Amino acid sequence: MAVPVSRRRFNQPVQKRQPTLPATRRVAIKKVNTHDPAAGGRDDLAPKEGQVSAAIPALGPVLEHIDTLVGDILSPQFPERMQCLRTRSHAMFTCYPATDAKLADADGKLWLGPVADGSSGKGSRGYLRHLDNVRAQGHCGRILTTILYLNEDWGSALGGSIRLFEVQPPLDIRAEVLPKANRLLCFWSDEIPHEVLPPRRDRFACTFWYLDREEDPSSVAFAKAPAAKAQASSGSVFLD
Ligand SMILES: O=C(O)CCC(=O)C(=O)O
Ligand SMILES: [Fe+2]
Repeated sequence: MAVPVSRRRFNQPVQKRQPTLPATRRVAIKKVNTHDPAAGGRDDLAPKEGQVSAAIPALGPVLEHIDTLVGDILSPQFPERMQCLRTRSHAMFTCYPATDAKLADADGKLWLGPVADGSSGKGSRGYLRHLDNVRAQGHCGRILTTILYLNEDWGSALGGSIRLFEVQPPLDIRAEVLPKANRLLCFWSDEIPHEVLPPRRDRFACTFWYLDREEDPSSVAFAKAPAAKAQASSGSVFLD
């Protein structure tokens, strides 16, 4: 589901905060193309889940808005699936660097398919189709993927869409969503195959996951979780 977020609520904080990130952090983030297969297995470059937002308290109000959206709007619509939510990962920032012009075809159009030839070239080739939680390989706790895009003035000519596929084979394309600033995208982590198409300009996003596992250093309690609310309203947590 793509959830449009009011520009009025999110524009200002995001625009104001980006320049206040410490310079070293910004450089590091720009280099982090967290899951780009082109990084040649350099998984050590990826921030661990939650590593980044823990260092950026200014993100707090944005995350609170999104918690409200998930807890108050989505949870009542999907009570069974959301019942198990306990925590939210800290945010993970990603930058997919602008794709090298070599990936343009003869007409100069950006080549938007998955990279099959392993050719070298600077920039990101996107992120090939995957699930964020492959239960068959061990449930990692991710239930709902939530991505906030941070790219002002982004149009289709810049590529970089996230492509969402149908759940069942033959995995037809279901939607392509451009990473426009203040757009919030939510989908089931274990259900929706998706891929990131190569961007023509550096592409920034802030990703976090709602989890069914308990709090640990990579996550915070999700106060608006349906289960947490039920407990609080029953008052049982206060009675011994
Ligand atoms: O940035 C995006 O649109 C999606 C990134 C992604 O699929 C991931 O980090 O797992
Ligand atoms: Fe993903």
